[in-house]
Amino acid sequence: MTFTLTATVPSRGVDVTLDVPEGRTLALLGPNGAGKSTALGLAAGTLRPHDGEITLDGRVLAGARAGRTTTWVPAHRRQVALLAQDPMLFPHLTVRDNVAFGPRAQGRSRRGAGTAADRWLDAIGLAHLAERRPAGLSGGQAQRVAIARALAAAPRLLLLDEPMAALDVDVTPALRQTLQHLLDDQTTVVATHDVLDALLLADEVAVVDGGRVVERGPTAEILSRPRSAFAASVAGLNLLSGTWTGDGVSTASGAVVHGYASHPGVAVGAPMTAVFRPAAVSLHLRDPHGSPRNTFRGTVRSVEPRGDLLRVRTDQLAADVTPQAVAELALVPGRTVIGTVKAAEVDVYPG
Ligand SMILES: Nc1ncnc2c1ncn2[C@@H]1O[C@H](COP(=O)(O)OP(=O)(O)OP(=O)(O)O)[C@@H](O)[C@H]1O
Repeated sequence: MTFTLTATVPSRGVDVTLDVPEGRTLALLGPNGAGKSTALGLAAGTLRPHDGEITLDGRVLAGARAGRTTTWVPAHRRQVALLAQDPMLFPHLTVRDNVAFGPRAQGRSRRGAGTAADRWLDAIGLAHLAERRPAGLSGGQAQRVAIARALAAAPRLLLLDEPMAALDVDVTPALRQTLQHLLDDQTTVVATHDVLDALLLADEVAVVDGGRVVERGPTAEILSRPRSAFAASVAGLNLLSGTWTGDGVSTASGAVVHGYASHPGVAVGAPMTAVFRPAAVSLHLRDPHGSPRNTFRGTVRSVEPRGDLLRVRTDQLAADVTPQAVAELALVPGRTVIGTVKAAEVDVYPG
């Protein structure tokens, strides 16, 4: 086991146990205030446990008993990188020098660090912005550079705190898929309240609620058979499997779903899955002609309350819509309805 954490922070009502095997990604999935950032702070060394022990590759990073610290490795000696929502790039350095910062700090020559930075900028698709300063980047670009900067320092453990939270919905699928590639062999913990992050980035999920891990297991298992209230409330994504046509996923029902797929070299005919959330679906009685959206004609099967919204299930998908929309469209079981979803809201991934 590469990373283990057992810690309490009574002042925050947090008492968590986590472990991540080498090269794997664990998602901490939970609502606001659940304790996810606290767990990351404990791992990064910005917060001390009251009780417990934190280890990385068998080395104790922090230990405490009844409020007394027994072992403490400071943050900069942990080989742990924490990436927060705010990319916090150095404003006076170019993009390349930001990324080269970690290797330089570790003693690499200027040239060696620059070469490493160029490799990472290539991996995140921003080699052409190497000479820019952070003020000239979009939010999504800045977040990519922050990821490259974190990885260039070759951390033993990468911690991501809500990596998509501050970004526009239009850029999150692209960033998520970049992360998917980059995290392949990287031991990572990603804190998120977004089930798509868990589904697409993580091998395993720990559902955190009220400062405790309430559920833990392989991502697919947790999301298909959720036992905790939070996992159940966020599960239920639309997953449409089919084959890759070159610009969309062709499903068994004959629909072609367009979405964001950055996987290079996917062969036409390869199995692919399109994922989108019920809240991204709008329902109509007539085809909204001329709109660049995916459309799905179906029959309403059920209508159930879902918080302030209603979840309408058709034979093809689930949509979360307002009670007013359900009333206006007179959505009752048996009615034919057209669901639409923007391609920008659809993630497409292999499998
Ligand atoms: N700096 C702080 N000082 C004291 N209490 C804090 C501090 N930060 C968070 N808390 C409290 O600790 C608990 C856990 O918060 P934490 O930020 O870890 O949750 P989270 O799951 O990361 O939530 P979010 O998604 O909103 O960031 C909450 O009750 C919160 O109010």
